[in-house]
Amino acid sequence: MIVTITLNPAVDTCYYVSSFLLGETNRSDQYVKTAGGKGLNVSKVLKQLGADVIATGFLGGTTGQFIAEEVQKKSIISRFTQCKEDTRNCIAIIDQAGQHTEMLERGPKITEEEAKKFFQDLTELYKLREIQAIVASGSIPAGLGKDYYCHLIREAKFRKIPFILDTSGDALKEAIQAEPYLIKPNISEVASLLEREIRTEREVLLALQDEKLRIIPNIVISLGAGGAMARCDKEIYKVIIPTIEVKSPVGSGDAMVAGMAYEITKKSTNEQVLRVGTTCGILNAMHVETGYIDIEKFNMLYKEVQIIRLN
Ligand SMILES: Nc1ncnc2c1ncn2[C@@H]1O[C@H](COP(=O)(O)OP(=O)(O)OP(=O)(O)O)[C@@H](O)[C@H]1O
Ligand SMILES: O=P(O)(O)OC[C@@]1(O)O[C@H](CO)[C@@H](O)[C@@H]1O
Repeated sequence: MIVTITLNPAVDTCYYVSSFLLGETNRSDQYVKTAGGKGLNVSKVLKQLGADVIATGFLGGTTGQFIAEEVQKKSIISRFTQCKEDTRNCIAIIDQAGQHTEMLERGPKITEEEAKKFFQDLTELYKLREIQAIVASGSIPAGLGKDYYCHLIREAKFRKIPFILDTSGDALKEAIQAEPYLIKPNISEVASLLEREIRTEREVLLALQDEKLRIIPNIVISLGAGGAMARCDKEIYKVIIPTIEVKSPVGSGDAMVAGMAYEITKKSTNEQVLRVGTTCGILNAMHVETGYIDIEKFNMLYKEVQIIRLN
């Protein structure tokens, strides 16, 4: 069983426009609304891969209700903790050139009681199920504290459960102190973590081997259409991907995390973990819906992903 944690889920609305003009009135004839938030996208992809998954986190208000219903429609088992304030809305705008702009709400404020209840609910799960991995993704809502992931990581480490983390900003900066099993920042997230510009392949390589990140066993830096680079213990890998027709890359990082988590629970090789994760990321970018992969195209794309060991 894989447990996903989405502390800050979102109703994701993706608007399609011919061109997006800042400071102008933009109209859209086509939009797609999905139950999102990084951990929920991970859950959806895990489900499509055939993994046993339980989605957890906070849900509140009518937006929370919308997500709960969508999760149920997809037959994903969930144990969400209720919060008083409404779950947030997030917006993505994609123009004809494929350029995308996002507007992310901060989300609800979680009370102390709700935070305690979440921890109790998670502890219940630990008792009831055999958990092979925990995947925590996304921002931390107000009220929880920047170090909230640290508590969750330490608890998982105590129970010898690999903790896979995909977050950004201060939440990531704090969380690395607790040594998660794997982190998957994108290039701007790792640049902000290391407080320096990272652009070239050499700079990505140096980031993977940075002293500050040495305590993290596995780091995968995703590079969007540029593939990824990774360090698994001391081994460094470059992931080369095919060119595809992109519909929406929103949630590709989450799909990648789902594929990697699934392979980690199967104790697969580093190469296989990276290849399956990358294939899922690409498949997500080929669809408008976040957290959707066309499983029928999996084998074809899987063969086109190249994993090169650099040392
Ligand atoms: N435009 C694209 N073309 C092909 N593959 C892509 C594209 N964008 C993303 N991918 C695949 O998905 C993986 C993760 O993408 P990306 O680096 O954009 O993650 P991210 O920034 O964390 O995304 P998000 O936060 O929206 O989930 C990439 O390593 C790549 O394999
Ligand atoms: O604010 P966070 O939690 O960092 O990111 C939220 C979000 O942008 O991430 C997902 C795509 O990865 C979307 O479903 C969602 O709207």
